[in-house]
Amino acid sequence: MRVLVRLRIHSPSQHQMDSCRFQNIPTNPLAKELPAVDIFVTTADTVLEPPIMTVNTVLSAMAVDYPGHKLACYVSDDGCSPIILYSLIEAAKFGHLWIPFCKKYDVQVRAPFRYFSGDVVFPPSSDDDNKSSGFHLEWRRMKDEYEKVRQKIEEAANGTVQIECSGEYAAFSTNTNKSDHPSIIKVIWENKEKVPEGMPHLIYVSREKRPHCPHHYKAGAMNVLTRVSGVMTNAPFMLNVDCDMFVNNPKIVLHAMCSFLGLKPQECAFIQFPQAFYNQVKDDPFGTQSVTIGLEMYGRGMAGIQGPFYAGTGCFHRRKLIYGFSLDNQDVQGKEDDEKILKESFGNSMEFINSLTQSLKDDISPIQDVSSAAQVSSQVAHCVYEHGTAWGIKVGWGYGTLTEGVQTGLRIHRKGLKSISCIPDPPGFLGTTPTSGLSLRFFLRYGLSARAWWNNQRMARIHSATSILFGVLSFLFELLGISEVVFEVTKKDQSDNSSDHDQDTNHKDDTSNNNVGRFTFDESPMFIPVTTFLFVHLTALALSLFGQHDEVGLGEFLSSVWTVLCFWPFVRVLFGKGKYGIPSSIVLKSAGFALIFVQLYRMASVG
Ligand SMILES: O=c1ccn([C@@H]2O[C@H](COP(=O)(O)OP(=O)(O)O[C@H]3O[C@H](CO)[C@@H](O)[C@H](O)[C@H]3O)[C@@H](O)[C@H]2O)c(=O)[nH]1
Ligand SMILES: [Mn+2]
Repeated sequence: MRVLVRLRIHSPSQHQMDSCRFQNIPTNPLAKELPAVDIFVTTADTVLEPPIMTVNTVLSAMAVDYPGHKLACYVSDDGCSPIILYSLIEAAKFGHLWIPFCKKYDVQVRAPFRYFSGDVVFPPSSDDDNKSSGFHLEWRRMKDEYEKVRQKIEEAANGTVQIECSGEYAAFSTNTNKSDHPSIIKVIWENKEKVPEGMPHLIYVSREKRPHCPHHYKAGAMNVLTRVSGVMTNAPFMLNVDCDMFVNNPKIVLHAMCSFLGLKPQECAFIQFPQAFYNQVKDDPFGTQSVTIGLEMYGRGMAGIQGPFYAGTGCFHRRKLIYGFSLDNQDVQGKEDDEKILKESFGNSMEFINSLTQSLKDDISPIQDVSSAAQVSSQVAHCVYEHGTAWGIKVGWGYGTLTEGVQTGLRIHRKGLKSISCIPDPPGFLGTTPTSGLSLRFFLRYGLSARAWWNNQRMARIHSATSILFGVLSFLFELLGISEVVFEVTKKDQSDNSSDHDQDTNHKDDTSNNNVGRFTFDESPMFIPVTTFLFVHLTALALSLFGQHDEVGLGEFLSSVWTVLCFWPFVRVLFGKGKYGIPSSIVLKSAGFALIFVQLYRMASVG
């Protein structure tokens, strides 16, 4: 396995993005030839994924340099929360100011929280004075407006302001809870007049969920988005991002379309932008940088073979390939109009089948107006819609795995098609995620500190004793039929590294800087193994240093020192308080386990 992984890096290649004929939107007359793109954003939990983060992702995606009437942004809310709908309605109001502002001043980072964080430099001040003073006024106004929206959304999210479940929100009232509710689809904004300068369509989607109906986590959500967008806008291309990944480069859609239109289709089945992170802490204490490096290294290696894997986010797809077809329709030749056959695979909605035949014929004319499709779209978002069809098997995002992205990408590669890794400067998307595992040499080569490498080594050990251990256990439990593997949504921390959200009220959390890069804990059993190992090794060290055990070998001693060093972040907070300390229940349980282990060992060695 390791050999196979290493082999990948020996075929480096990189896709060159040529300057494309679609420059200077919107003055370029060719702009009308640009294809439509449906953008999917997934969110699932308003606590783990703060709505303001989702809103920033949505705003950054809607504000890209692309004709507004050719974009539609679909937000899937698996948490079925009126707070998300409310946040998006507020976001749309702000978007009407924000998007023109971004385009007028060629703002580089169009996620407002980042733009106003203070880390991001202003656009050139070399503009003539009039313009730049106008700019400063507008900038101030925009910041104030964003601040208001942020506050409203945060108040709704933390419950200080309750959302009345009536009117627009009536659908949420009838005993809805996130795992038992009808489908709720709301067109928040429709660019009815189809104006290029206008704001893209914005649609809220919460698919139906019922306790007896498996929902297949993110893959299920993506398949619903695929169908809903099929009957609403049916764009030939789609982009999907997780809610914590904002668009960092406003030319991203243009870049992708230049590649799709400029290359042979079989050379460019999908376009993956590597994952990069914005909230890097000095020396990378959580080892996230390795994901970026890893993706870059392996990504380039894979590019030399058949192209990168589909990572699940930050990726543009061809709708047709997601439907499981090949580029030349060979697999459906002669059956394109056979309703019965299509319904067997794709389900019973006639409207959806019509949109699908349209995609098959590469006919990209928009079907109808978005709002009038709302009724039909709620039908394709029903939880029983997929029963007996090929969704999740041969069609759409694959089920039965927690890495639905990789699987879906491989299904496309299996057709012999290539994918492309697109690495623009600045990076296309920025998000938040932790992972691990590369050599010191690579770290130094990529300009990272030895400290960062050490943090990464350490994180790899901590991962092995926490998430990987639990992953293996839950997989075994599933194999034995004891329990089912579930997709647990990861908690996102939206640290914008900014000194404030409002510079005027000098109100800073003076401890916040000290806490950057610190581990947070809760009562999850996930922390027990590490803490137990730690106690065992601390006991071993104590016994060998002060104790009666003189037969301790040097190797054993060093191994214990190494383990303790790796778990040092845990040692420091063993008796800490609050979220930065290990809860005493975890400490007690672990101490108990360690004691049992040491006792058993002693009995065994005496015996
Ligand atoms: O039932 C669910 C569970 C998750 N999500 C969304 O899925 C995305 C990814 O979830 P997250 O908890 O952030 O998982 P990660 O492990 O961070 O995700 C990585 O790994 C996943 C599995 O391969 C990929 O799908 C992701 O794109 C990739 O970023 C988020 O937008 C969630 O809101 C849903 O929509 N419904
Ligand atoms: Mn994530």
